[in-house]
Amino acid sequence: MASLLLQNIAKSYGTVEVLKDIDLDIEQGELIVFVGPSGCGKSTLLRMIAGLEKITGGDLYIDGERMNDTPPSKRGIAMVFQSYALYPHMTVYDNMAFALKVAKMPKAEIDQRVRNAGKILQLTDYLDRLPKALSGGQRQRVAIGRSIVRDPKVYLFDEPLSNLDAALRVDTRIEIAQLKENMPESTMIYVTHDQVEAMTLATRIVVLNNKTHTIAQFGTPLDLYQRPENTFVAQFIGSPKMNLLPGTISAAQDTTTTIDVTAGGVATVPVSAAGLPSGTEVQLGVRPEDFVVAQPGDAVIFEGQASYTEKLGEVTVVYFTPRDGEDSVIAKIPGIADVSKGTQLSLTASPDKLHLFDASGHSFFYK
Ligand SMILES: Nc1ncnc2c1ncn2[C@@H]1O[C@H](COP(=O)(O)OP(=O)(O)OP(=O)(O)O)[C@@H](O)[C@H]1O
Repeated sequence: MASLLLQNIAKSYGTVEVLKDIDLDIEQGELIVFVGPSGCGKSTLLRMIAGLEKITGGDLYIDGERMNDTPPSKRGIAMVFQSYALYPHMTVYDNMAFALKVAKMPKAEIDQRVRNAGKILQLTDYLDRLPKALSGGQRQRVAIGRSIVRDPKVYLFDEPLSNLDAALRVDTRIEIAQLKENMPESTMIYVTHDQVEAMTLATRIVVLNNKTHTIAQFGTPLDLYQRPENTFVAQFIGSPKMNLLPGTISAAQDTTTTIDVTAGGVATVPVSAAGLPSGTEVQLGVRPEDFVVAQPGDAVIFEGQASYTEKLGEVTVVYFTPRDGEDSVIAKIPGIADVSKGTQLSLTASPDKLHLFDASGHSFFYK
């Protein structure tokens, strides 16, 4: 059970910079998720914490002790990989007991630890089975069990669900959430590609930016969704991604800022752009799910003709013809909307759902 502190951690392979300026203060009992585009360095950061990858700059502390040069086996961490590689000829019990036997732990203690892990992971009825007689999700749980019996300070998970099919992923995700609830003191770090996994499992999420090689934001799932610090996070968290509508400031009041949207339309955002002159270029952020069809009298933020629609039953996703050099604007309208290709729609959104970014992509909320 441990806290982790990463100070100014950097990683490069020769002259190729992969990560820099990584500062993280992780409290005991947290489940931290690393997300980011492919190649942003999620696994590399996890492997540096594990000691499987050399740290090229900065300091790593586990429970206050500097660990940069400590071998993996002495760091008190356990890592669960996506390929769980169980010993096929050993029972579930023996798979979990194996490392403890090698470490010459007394038999009674091994038995107590294995049965306890079996209970936590709901594997009690399967302890005598061979891996081939288990489902993929159950096998992954045995792999997690091998970590639990070692009672590590920190659990590291590298995409543990990515080998499972979609339905099993959902079940196993819920099991991991329950596992964490059963082990509230344990500190866990989890790498995933899957946003839903990140949003549902994490106490806090680290979003890594593959262009700057730095942390784009470190915060709670809802913080990242409701108050993204920059357009990178705004468009990475949420699906379909947040619309960014170019515009200019028409009035910067004390607590609100009014924007003329370049495509037509106007929006008043409850953030201050104090001191910025009219005409300053900004980007208005609206999530597809926050757009609503405007009623007479509403301030219209965006107006356009549907170029494509997807009727998914619970929502209708409407794509609008993109303007030159811009992405298609997307709106998610609840239910089965009476919209098809060519339908003209006027959209608005509640002011408290709007986001405002400067031309370089920083949110005004944090200014
Ligand atoms: N041994 C190596 N030598 C040179 N570059 C490497 C090496 N290992 C990784 N990299 C580079 O470091 C970057 C980060 O890789 P990493 O696997 O950590 O990314 P990731 O975010 O986990 O990606 P993915 O989501 O695709 O698994 C990538 O650009 C990769 O090409």
